[in-house]
Amino acid sequence: MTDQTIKERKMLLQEVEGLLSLITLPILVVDTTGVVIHANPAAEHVWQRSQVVLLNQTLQTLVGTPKLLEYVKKGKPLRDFSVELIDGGGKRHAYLCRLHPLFVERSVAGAILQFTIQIKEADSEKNRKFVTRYNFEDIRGHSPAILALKDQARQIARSDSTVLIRGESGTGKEVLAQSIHRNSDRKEGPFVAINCAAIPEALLESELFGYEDGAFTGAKKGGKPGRFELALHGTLFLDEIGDMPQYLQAKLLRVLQERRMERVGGSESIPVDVRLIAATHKDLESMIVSGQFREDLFYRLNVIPLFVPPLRHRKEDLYDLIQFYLKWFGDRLGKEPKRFSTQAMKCFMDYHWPGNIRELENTLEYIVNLEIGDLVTISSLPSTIRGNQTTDEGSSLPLHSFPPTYPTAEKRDVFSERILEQTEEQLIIDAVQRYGKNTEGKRKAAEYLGISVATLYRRLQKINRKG
Ligand SMILES: Nc1ncnc2c1ncn2[C@@H]1O[C@H](COP(=O)(O)OP(=O)(O)OP(=O)(O)O)[C@@H](O)[C@H]1O
Repeated sequence: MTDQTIKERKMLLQEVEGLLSLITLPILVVDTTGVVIHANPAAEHVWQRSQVVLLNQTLQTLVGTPKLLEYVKKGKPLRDFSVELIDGGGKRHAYLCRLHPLFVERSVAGAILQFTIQIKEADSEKNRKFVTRYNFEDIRGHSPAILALKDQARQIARSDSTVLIRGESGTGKEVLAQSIHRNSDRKEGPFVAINCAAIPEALLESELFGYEDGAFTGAKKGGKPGRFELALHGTLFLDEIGDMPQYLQAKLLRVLQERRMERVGGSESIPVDVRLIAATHKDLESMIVSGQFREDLFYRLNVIPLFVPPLRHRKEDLYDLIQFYLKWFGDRLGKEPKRFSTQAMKCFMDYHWPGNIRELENTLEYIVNLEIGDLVTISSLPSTIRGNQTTDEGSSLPLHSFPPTYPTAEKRDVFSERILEQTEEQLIIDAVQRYGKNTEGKRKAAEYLGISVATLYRRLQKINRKG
């Protein structure tokens, strides 16, 4: 390739990346086997997986509609084809898919898939079933802190008092809130969640309290109930309460005092029959001092305070959590069971986990996707977690490592099966160099890699054939 061609190619790749990131609908680009080679930020959101995790996944794991892959293989264009997307938690969502086939020299090379949510799901606010996914059994860990928290939460679950859950992001505050609801007398009622930080300030009021017909320009005919009304006889989970604007803090306080509310633009007083659980990772006490959070609202919310400790303060739970997520992702991705090398485990123990369980979950999903063999070694950990450790068990040989961070556009273009294959080869070559080429050396290398001796011989033969 000439310098000019390389330059043009880089430019083209950047254009494609840029275009994909501007599109707010989820888009995947797949090859003919259904392996994802590009995913845009909107896809990250829908599948609840980072782009680096989405790459190399197959359509079969992301879309529960096998026919779609057949159409990809055939290069058949589609419009409004009904599919089911499977999100990070295994939940299915009805979407419509548009397929644009890609051809290279008249052969099918893959497809661009664009997904739009089906109207019935998008407009399901009125009849959506607000169900929960979690119960106390899903809160894993046996550390004294987590056992005490579960005990405390079980005890207060049946009362109707307001709960304020504090804890860093990703520690499991929503999991705890759902578990409390599931064990309350309101368990047959809905569990309605709203994230105060995720909804634009201008919409938050009408989302919470609903609005009447003609309340503002663009308001839906007939009005719309808010989350307080949708949560009738159930639980309302106000996530990121620390991000609620001041004027709404005042309105919420009034609603909690009077147990009644009005829709925006309405005058009818509606009784509020919900149990409120609020959560935040913010330091509300400091926000009160600086005048950003109302002290009177704080006391109304803080009737039952619960605190979810960060993962770094309960590292004894890591083992349980790792086992659980390795099995969970292994089963879902059809991968063999994996175990950690001592050094890889040590890295996990030493790491401070700022993103808590969410970060741990994403890291393990990444590892299960990419790890070769059944042994997770340091070389397969993202660099942030690997820290200063470079190799396992005191080895000084440089082992190939996976891209630790989101690969650049250029890298992503080739971040495919081929890269995995090359990585595997590199690992095998390094291990054999390290332990020796004799029979005993190969046995040790196989053990180190977590594969059988027979597999090692087969792979070595293949590498030798390639020359
Ligand atoms: N104890 C636990 N055992 C197993 N998984 C957990 C546990 N706690 C949390 N999780 C998982 O961690 C992820 C984050 O949990 P959750 O959304 O409840 O955190 P959060 O504290 O509400 O986060 P945020 O403050 O960012 O909203 C979820 O995918 C959940 O399944």
